Amino acid sequence: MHFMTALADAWRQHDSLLCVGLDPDPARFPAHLKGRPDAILEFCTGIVDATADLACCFKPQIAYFAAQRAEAQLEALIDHIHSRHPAVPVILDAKRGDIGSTAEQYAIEAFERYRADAITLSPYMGRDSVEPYFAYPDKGVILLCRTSNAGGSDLQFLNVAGGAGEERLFERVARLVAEDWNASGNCALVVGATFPAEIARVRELTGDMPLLVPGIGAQGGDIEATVKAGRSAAGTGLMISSSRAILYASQGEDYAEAARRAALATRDAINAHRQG
Ligand SMILES: O=c1ccn([C@@H]2O[C@H](COP(=O)(O)O)[C@@H](O)[C@H]2O)c(=O)[nH]1
Repeated sequence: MHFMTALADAWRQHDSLLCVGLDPDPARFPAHLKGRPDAILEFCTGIVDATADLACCFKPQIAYFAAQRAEAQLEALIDHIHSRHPAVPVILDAKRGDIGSTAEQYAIEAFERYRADAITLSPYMGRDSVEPYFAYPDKGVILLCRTSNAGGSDLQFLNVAGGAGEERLFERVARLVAEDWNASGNCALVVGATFPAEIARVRELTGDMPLLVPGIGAQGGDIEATVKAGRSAAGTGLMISSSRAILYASQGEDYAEAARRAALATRDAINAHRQG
């Protein structure tokens, strides 16, 4: 199934714009999991099973698995999501970006090895660096636009218009993706919840294109401002991502139940502002 269709189905079926981020940090695991060779898989499947019906997508961040030599556990986790929770698409947060020949290998890694439904990419090496991912017509391609970190402004806020005009780099990225790269309708953009004014600007430039929005929860982004700035005309259009605030809601044996409570509260806080 096409990523955009799966996402639209999950928005509707689960009445949710919440993306549950999977950033497993063994130092924060409950004591009963510490030291187990399969701790990352066990921890993450616990979170996934407790939150799947509340989520529109899952977003494993590859660095947390690779740093622990746990790529096999990432493969097993994504297999688990596809077999137990087939209605919830998986975004591999990898932020890749390289020349075409190398990008072909990254695309194989994401879509054939890990079987992700979508991947995050940096747009800064240009169209030919993204094309190998478009060879997988059902997969989602999610490009960094206005990231949630303060340092994102160093480059993303540069005026790239030339002359007397004004166009900031993140606006150029949004326009380029919406008007050119998205010919097959499989693109989305990353815009941080920490910058609601920029979410609104990106929404203005991109019509109903889905936006992946990290930065609520641990990074302090405001849910109401985020939803009001980014919702589409239909009250969807967003994958609002939270990782640490859900994963580590409790560090005890009840971590999965606590994650469910946090996910439910977040989903409902988002839903309170979807229409209006
Ligand atoms: O601009 C960006 C792009 C990606 N991220 C990723 O999202 C999560 C955020 O985790 P929290 O614990 O909810 O803060 C993490 O995987 C980042 O790599 C981002 O934060 N900002």
